[in-house]
Amino acid sequence: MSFTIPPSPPARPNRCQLFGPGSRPELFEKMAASDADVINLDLEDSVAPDDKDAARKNVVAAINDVDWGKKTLSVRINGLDTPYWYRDVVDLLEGTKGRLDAIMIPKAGCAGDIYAVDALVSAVEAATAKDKRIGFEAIIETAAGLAHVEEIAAASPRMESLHLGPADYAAYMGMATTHIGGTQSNYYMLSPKEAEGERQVHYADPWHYPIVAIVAACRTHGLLPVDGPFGDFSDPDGFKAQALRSATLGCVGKWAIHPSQVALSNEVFTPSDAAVEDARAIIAAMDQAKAEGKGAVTYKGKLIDIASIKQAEVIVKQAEMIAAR
Ligand SMILES: CC(=O)SCCNC(=O)CCNC(=O)[C@H](O)C(C)(C)COP(=O)(O)OP(=O)(O)OC[C@H]1O[C@@H](n2cnc3c(N)ncnc32)[C@H](O)[C@@H]1OP(=O)(O)O
Ligand SMILES: O=CC(=O)O
Ligand SMILES: [Mg+2]
Repeated sequence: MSFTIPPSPPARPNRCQLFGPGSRPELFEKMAASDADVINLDLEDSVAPDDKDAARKNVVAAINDVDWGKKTLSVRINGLDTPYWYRDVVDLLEGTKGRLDAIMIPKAGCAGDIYAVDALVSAVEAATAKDKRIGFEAIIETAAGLAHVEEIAAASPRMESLHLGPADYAAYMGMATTHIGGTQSNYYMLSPKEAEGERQVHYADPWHYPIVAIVAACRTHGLLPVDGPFGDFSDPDGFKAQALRSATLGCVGKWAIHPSQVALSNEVFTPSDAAVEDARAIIAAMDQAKAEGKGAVTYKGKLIDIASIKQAEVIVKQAEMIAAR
């Protein structure tokens, strides 16, 4: 272990974040009634430019009037390269009465972007004598965002989570696709030419690198790593496969852009009873090993050692936190 102990991320469930456009207020009650842990009311890319003012008013009213239960409530503001974002921040903070938990900052490109929003939020909080500190979520979805992911993670004590935005990421990286997340049909390898039989196609994961970079930055700075949207909501199997890959790499949750994706995300990011039971058994086996003065033992035919305790604790802690919410 380094002499620097990494901070813990916020201890709240973040298995699914359900998005809805601020310009569709008829969805808000349905979002509040969903099983998503986090709600993101959107003022950015799902809202047309002519609807920005109306969407902002809808969102402020909904934050005050809808019963959001125990959900984490967040609003995605417009990007810092637009004329909308400062009014988003000011109206959200001046117009709401304490229910808003977080602001999501899209297209974060460097620590300075987070600093700019922090300065404005801090000024409005001070001027309005707010006693609740708004948290920040930031989306990594540009080339600059990926290049500066660690400084973004460390940019403010308000930072709570980082998210992959595969749609904008693909655009900013110049990727040859118009799909939002998931398997890409042209991103594959073939089995070796010299192998026997017909050559097999193996689809690789084009989101692997940014997800790993986001997870590493988050785990270093005590934030929650979250996988972003999967656009084809008619493909539950594709959604689940993407979510399983992200969970395997360390993400704690994923966005839903349609209500049909909420249960899928909750299922993938909630440790199964079997996984928790196995994790507890590993911890017990290691306790016994320790009592016998051993650092490594065999469990179900496989090596486990002191690192296995830490792996197992990730699963047990996640399950306990979800059960306690
Ligand atoms: C790349 C990014 O930035 S992603 C993040 C920003 N994007 C978004 O926020 C988009 C969120 N999603 C949506 O706007 C919509 O789900 C769409 C446009 C994809 C599809 O909308 P619809 O055509 O209305 O979906 P559909 O007809 O399948 O809806 C089925 C039911 O779910 C409801 N519903 C649809 N979307 C949502 C939602 N996001 N939250 C809650 N309920 C919803 C509908 O109102 C409908 O309810 P009903 O059965 O009571 O009538
Ligand atoms: O904002 C999300 C994205 O995929 O872009
Ligand atoms: Mg985006």
